Amino acid sequence: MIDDVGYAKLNLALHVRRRRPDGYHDLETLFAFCEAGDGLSAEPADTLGLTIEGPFGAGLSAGPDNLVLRAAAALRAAAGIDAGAAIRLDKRLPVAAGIGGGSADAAAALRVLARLWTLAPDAADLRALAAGLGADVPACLESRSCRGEARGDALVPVADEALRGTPVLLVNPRVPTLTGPVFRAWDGVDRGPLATGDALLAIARAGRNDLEAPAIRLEPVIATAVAALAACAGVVLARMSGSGATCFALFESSAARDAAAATIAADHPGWWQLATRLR
Ligand SMILES: C[C@](O)(CO)[C@H](O)COP(=O)(O)OP(=O)(O)OC[C@H]1O[C@@H](n2ccc(N)nc2=O)[C@H](O)[C@@H]1O
Ligand SMILES: Nc1ncnc2c1ncn2[C@@H]1O[C@H](COP(=O)(O)OP(=O)(O)OP(=O)(O)O)[C@@H](O)[C@H]1O
Repeated sequence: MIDDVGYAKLNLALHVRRRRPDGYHDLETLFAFCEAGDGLSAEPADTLGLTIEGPFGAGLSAGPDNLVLRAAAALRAAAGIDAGAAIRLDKRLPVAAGIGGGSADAAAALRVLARLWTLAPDAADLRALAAGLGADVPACLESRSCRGEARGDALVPVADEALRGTPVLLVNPRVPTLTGPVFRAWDGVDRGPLATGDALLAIARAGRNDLEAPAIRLEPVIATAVAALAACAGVVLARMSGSGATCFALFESSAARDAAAATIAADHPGWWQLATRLR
């Protein structure tokens, strides 16, 4: 059996620059990834099949529309093979939550199945396959901090040592937000580029998530979640990720993160939360 993790993705900053003729938007984003995520494993089998379990597995289709099976089909087609696999997805991340979810699962499926089927795809070919599955999938394939430009799929490597191991808390007020409608609610105002350079935390802190305001217009509770995180002691950065509704905070220490987690759990017992670190 081969297993891997669909690591939770964060957008430490996300600047939306312009709407494109193809319906997408040009972005400048700083991606980071958490140590935790969805579990994904595969064993040899005659046909391709997907079993879903885990706290967020209920209600998620295990049919050909699932991004795991779309990734498997794309990899098989590109390799010109008809191999099978019994794939198991342990869905631990909320769905439609701005933290990769399906994109992280698709990327993990590409990594796992390339190993199971002993394919040695060219890295560029795998990245192109990933981009065809979704704008976030190439970044999730790397699952390392990087800058994303164009649709978010043109990746620029960054020196991420300073971020690695940073304690992080994710909270989701349990409202699903769909990415397309949040982009469509963006006001069209270009608020300027994301800074460049190696001081990633300073760049993130000086940046913004331009999807936060439109997501809050659609789901006002997101403002409560960002404010609850920002009010905690030891917070370095508190913001919404992606198109929401998950919000995250980076902390000075794991003790500060754990204290924040306890406070938020007491104040908002219905919210999902995850205490982890950046990888
Ligand atoms: C918001 C982010 O999560 C930030 O990392 C991503 O940009 C979204 O990535 P994703 O979920 O992989 O997005 P896709 O599945 O490719 O696109 C879903 C929908 O989001 C909108 N979309 C996505 C990415 C982008 N750069 N511009 C867009 O306008 C489009 O309406 C698209 O139809
Ligand atoms: N394996 C999967 N996990 C989660 N969602 C999936 C999966 N496969 C297909 N989907 C569909 O993809 C949609 C988006 O879910 P996902 O969790 O990827 O969103 P997201 O967290 O907003 O992602 P992103 O941060 O990349 O925008 C959902 O409506 C869901 O039905």
